Amino acid sequence: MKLQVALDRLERDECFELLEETKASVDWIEVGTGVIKEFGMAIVREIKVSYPSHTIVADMKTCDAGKHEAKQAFEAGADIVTVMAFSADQTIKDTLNVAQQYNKRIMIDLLGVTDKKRIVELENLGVDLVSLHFGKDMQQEKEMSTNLFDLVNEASNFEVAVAGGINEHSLPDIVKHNPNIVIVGSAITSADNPKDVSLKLKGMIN
Ligand SMILES: O=C([C@H](O)CO)[C@H](O)[C@H](O)COP(=O)(O)O
Repeated sequence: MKLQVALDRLERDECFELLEETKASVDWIEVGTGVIKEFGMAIVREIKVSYPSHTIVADMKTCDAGKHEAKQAFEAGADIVTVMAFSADQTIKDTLNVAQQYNKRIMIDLLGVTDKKRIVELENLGVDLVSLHFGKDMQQEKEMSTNLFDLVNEASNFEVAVAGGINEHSLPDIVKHNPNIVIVGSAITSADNPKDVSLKLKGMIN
């Protein structure tokens, strides 16, 4: 099980300070959507150059013009690009094709998906990596429920990531579902001591 740190709502220097503190305990580094909107592909490139042995996830949340956006992120050094599950099948196919050309991967973000029909369709399109996602704004009302895992319980071909306000209190229940990747943003990035928190979460995962 891998730990992915999500860099969201941070300034450029804060991203690098945070990564210096957490690099030993995180496996995958997510350049968050807002960070990409602020600093563009330049920060994806910089992070890959600084952390070449980490897997870099560009959280593009692509939903259209998939070919172009996937190329942009892969050219900048991303190893994985996120694409929204509700995108047209053509978008999913195009991004998967680009990923194959670059020998990289697509992670399909299942935010908002409630129907298993879409899961079957995604499998048939050749998707192999998905993220169960309880959104930031949804978290204002309630916490993520582990019922979210029901969506993929019949899809044995997927590698599954999970995200949505995960912290040291919610992690034990999540680990029981054996996801491949646990994505943690604010519990690490807003912590007084991000190094300690990421080490603790990694220890709990292991
Ligand atoms: O993808 C994310 C969200 O949509 C904001 O862009 C976050 O990276 C993801 O939810 C993890 O962050 P936390 O919920 O703060 O753990």
